[in-house]
Amino acid sequence: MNTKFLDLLAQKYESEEKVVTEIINLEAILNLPKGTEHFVSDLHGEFQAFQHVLRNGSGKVKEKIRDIFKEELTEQEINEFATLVYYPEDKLKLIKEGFANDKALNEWYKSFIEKMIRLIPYTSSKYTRSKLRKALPKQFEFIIEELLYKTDEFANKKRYYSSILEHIISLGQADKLIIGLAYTIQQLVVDHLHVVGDIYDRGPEPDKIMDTLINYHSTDIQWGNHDVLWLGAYAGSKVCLANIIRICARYNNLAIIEDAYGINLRPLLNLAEKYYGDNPAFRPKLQSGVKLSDQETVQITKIHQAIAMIQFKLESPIIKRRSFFNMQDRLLLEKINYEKNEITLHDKTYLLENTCFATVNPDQPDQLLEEEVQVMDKLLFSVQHSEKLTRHMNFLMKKGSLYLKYNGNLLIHGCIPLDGSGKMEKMVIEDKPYAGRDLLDLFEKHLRYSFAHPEETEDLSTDMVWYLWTGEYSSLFGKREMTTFERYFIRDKATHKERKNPYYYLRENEDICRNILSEFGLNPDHGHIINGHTPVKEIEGENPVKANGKMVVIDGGFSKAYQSTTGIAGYTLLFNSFGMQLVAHKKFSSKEDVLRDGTDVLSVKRLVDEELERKKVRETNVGEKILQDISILKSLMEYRYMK
Ligand SMILES: O=P(O)(O)OC[C@H]1O[C@](O)(COP(=O)(O)O)[C@@H](O)[C@@H]1O
Ligand SMILES: [Mn+2]
Repeated sequence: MNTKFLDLLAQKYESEEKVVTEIINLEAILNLPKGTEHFVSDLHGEFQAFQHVLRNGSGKVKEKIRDIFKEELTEQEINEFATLVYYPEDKLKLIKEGFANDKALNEWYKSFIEKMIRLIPYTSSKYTRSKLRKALPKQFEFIIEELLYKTDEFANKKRYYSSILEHIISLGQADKLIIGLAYTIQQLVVDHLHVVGDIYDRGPEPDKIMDTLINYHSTDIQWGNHDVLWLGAYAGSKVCLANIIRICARYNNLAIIEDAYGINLRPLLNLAEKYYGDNPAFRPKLQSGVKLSDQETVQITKIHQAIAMIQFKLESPIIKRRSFFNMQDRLLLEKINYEKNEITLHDKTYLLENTCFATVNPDQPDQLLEEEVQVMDKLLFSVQHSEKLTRHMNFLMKKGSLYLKYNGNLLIHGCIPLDGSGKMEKMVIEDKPYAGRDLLDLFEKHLRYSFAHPEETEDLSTDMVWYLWTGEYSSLFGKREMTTFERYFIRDKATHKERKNPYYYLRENEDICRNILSEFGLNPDHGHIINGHTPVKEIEGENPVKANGKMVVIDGGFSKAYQSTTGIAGYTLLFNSFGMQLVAHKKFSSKEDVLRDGTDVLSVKRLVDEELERKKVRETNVGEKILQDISILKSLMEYRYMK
């Protein structure tokens, strides 16, 4: 090994004892059971439902409480305890209201803090002391450690411990301590979170999800098609930008653009007011219980049309300059007969309804009006200069990737494009064919390039980001074409259908899944593919576990807009040292309901896979890295101290 490198390392481990201690410490970690991985996907802006799943660890928090306290507490008390761990600030307020005097409250504090302290060793039994210390609330670290490691065999310290607790209470610190311990427990129960794509679009609060992920102790993201659309917009793709605004208008979420990210929509609104009126095809979809005034509805309807028409115009030059995208069929504005208000698609002519072509010049339908050009320039400027969006997009890039190999599994939002016979589909990009892993790696390279060069708006990489949103060989879209135009303007539902890539039926087949795992260099005997993207229709009896357990689809739809077709509110997956468990979540009503009733909205667990032997850190990604570290430290030991 390079001696310069070892000399440098020796500055950190400057004595023999330090090297030895670190090697022993790392060896010990390798033999601990692996931590719990938590998989979620398709959050679609549903922050409330997401944070609930995160706080309850898909049921793990309550399970741990039950394990320890089932003999002492009733089910009702266990529920209360769990709710306190999920939402400590709110629940404490409610509990305190129920006490008649301070004495009773102080008794409760004492006994409850003791219970929390009892729970911690159990939830941290898989971790080293140092990892536990990192999870403790900083201001109480010393005190909690004293309480955790108390050994009062000789009863000498009994008074000491109870005096610590009494002081915490009398000094008015009990609430803070309980809140700190609650977050410690949440953190200990789940070691690592995977978000298998689609944080953005359809729901109201993707920005809050991003803030939560940024503050989360350990996470990675596999980009979904909607996330890539936002990344594309930020990276300079105007067509991606038009799309995100169109989707926000369609789902009545323009507040995300304006209020959350501070992007000024006034220029777009002015344009919309000038050219568009009310139009039933463009009215916003509202979540149940939401009401808008007529004036608001019309205003959003106008913006929706303005931005949709800009989007359709912007698609056309990209399709023309990238003939290998093979999207000539999507040059729809050119296929319209503007006099008759008709369009001919695949030799069939359809009447167009609810049209809004006031800004379209039939001789040059993809030409933007000067006003439209200016609106898009201003919007792009605002997007790229939003401080909050910059923070969120940088995080999405830093923690994200198109696919991830993690502890033997392949995590991917959409699909691996396949042909009907199960072979990896080839896409020819600039005269070179790519398929499978190579294709995905190339997509990711373009996305990263585009993101690094936000000033380039029409280069290949930026166009490729849009392709990832909508192209037939995109691993994120997974359909042959996106029929947005048809859904707005053509009544015949047959034209709305988006044909799925054969992957979506072939993934039921074990050999296909094994083949994909091998393509990505994973062991097909042990690995699984974890997918999001397509809602699993539990209502129709669809099983999220496919291909003899090799494939797990965890999109059950956090997205409220899809819950009536799925019948549930999402799947999540847990993977701990004993194996994998799938959790189905029932519809999440509100945090207030949970606080009041203490009941959780998750249900059945299905065992996906059971480890014959408890899986250790040694067999994980982290373990691999630790083994490398140990080998380097051993080299240092030989080079420096064993001569
Ligand atoms: O009905 P909406 O919300 O406009 O969205 C429909 C579009 O969203 C997509 O389903 C993609 O979004 P998902 O990743 O959430 O499935 C497209 O296939 C489709 O054209
Ligand atoms: Mn998706």
